[in-house]
Amino acid sequence: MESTILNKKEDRIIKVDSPLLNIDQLSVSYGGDKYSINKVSAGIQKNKITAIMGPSGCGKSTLLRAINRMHELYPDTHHKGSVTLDGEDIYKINPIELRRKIGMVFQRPNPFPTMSIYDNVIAAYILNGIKLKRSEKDQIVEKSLREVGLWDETKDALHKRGTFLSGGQQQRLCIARALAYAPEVILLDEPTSALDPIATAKIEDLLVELKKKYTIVLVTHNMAQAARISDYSMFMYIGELVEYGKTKNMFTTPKDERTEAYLTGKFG
Ligand SMILES: Nc1ncnc2c1ncn2[C@@H]1O[C@H](COP(=O)(O)OP(=O)(O)OP(=O)(O)O)[C@@H](O)[C@H]1O
Repeated sequence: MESTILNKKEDRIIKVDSPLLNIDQLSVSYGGDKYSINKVSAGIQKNKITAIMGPSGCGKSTLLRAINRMHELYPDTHHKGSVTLDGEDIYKINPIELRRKIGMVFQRPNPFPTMSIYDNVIAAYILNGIKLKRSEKDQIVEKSLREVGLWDETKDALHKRGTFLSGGQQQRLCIARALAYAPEVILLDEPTSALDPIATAKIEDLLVELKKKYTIVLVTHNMAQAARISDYSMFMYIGELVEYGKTKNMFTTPKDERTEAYLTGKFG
């Protein structure tokens, strides 16, 4: 698509005072000299929902993964630029420790199929060999399931497998699994794209509730969802962060023709 830049980059990318996460000139490659995201700079506000939007393949998931170094799980990746959390360079933090501070929820609800609901919630502790007393485990399981509104539905079935739950309940279980590790940030990669509208609405309400305690970054293909629940939105196009601002402003007065074309459905 032909694009005309309406405003200088500085005018299209909001400056955030004291961001919790600061992404500076971040480029990520899965191998060689082709970069899937290019020189992305953005500050992410604490206790807000920030949505990342853009057409397929524009680098949304890559940007999300680079925030907790999940992209490093693919061979041959490298990056340029930096990301800080509370001023600390995330690339100097042990990745296991980092993922404790920055949890992730994926597109398809993926409870561990052989584990009970109870063990799924504390899976990060089990998998990382962190020993907890029974009472501590009970407390974490109840607190996390209550936070995602799943306690009443599951308290009498904690030792059943997580996969016996509905799709929406499974996704809430996966969010509980992320919360159990007491993160500061939760990254979600299209968490409702496999869910029906009722389950989607429950997750959206939950995210709005959770932002009081956590900072949320959400990749979504669903513009209506970004408009409904996010405070800030990013629009990416072919690896570039084209526009970043308050969601309300971006949806009413986009500053770049490419953002406007995307938001009005001219391409997707
Ligand atoms: N594991 C990988 N190895 C090599 N290239 C990859 C890998 N993952 C993503 N890419 C490439 O990086 C670019 C960005 O992909 P990414 O998945 O981040 O985009 P996206 O906006 O999240 O797409 P979608 O909306 O389709 O999920 C694409 O060109 C993609 O082919």
